[in-house]
Amino acid sequence: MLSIHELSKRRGSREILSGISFEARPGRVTAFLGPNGAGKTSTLRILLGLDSATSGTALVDGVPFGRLKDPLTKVGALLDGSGAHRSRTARGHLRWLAAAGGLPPARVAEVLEVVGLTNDARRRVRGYSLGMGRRLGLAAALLGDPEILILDEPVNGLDPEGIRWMRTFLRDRAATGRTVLLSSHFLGEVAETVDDVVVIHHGRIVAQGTLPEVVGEHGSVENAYFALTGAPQGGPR
Ligand SMILES: Nc1ncnc2c1ncn2[C@@H]1O[C@H](COP(=O)(O)OP(=O)(O)OP(=O)(O)O)[C@@H](O)[C@H]1O
Repeated sequence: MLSIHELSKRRGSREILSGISFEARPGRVTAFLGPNGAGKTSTLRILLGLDSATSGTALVDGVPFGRLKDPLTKVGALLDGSGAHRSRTARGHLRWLAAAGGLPPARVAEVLEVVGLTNDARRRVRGYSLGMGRRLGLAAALLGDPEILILDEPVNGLDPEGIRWMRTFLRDRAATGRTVLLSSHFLGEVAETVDDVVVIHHGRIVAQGTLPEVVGEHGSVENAYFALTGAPQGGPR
């Protein structure tokens, strides 16, 4: 379970997160939606202990990420890019991560298989496409077979087959009782994949609930999103 409570973050004179609260629960896929600059990545970074909050709490099963006893088996995260040095092979990168995290080397072949990179595992990451890099980042997040996945824009760069694969993969994770929190700009995709929705706008939560609750009378996630964020349809803000 991920619990964010009254989280605020100030950068200089700007408050980029203002008292946000929400939860991502086991057995459910939760989408974190909002326009560019709304505060999604900032929130996820605080959850993962990569940044600090000005006030409030962001807890993983009741404790801050930094105090987790076994973080790799508790939380897997995918933020920007693959996380691998360009001169490394995917296999080399994952082996290094597994060794650093005290995980069995056999996990490397398993996660490469899960994300569909087995045949490209010995290639250097510099030759990877954007989508292959995302798959490698996901493989790294899965090394510890974590209870919780935190994914920033997981379908970014994936082709249609990859998007469909990701949808099934995330649904399967939730079906086994795991927690999935993802940020996304792909509203149609969200409608097909998630159980719960949290919408953030200018650093404030403007809606949260189950997918049907948030869609409400708007008819679609897309309509609800535009109504809640005031973003003009058909162009950037
Ligand atoms: N390192 C930083 N220094 C200063 N301001 C930052 C920094 N990182 C983010 N911000 C600001 O914080 C706000 C929230 O940014 P954040 O990246 O969390 O938004 P986001 O919702 O993830 O956006 P996107 O959809 O574009 O990824 C923005 O106004 C951004 O300019």
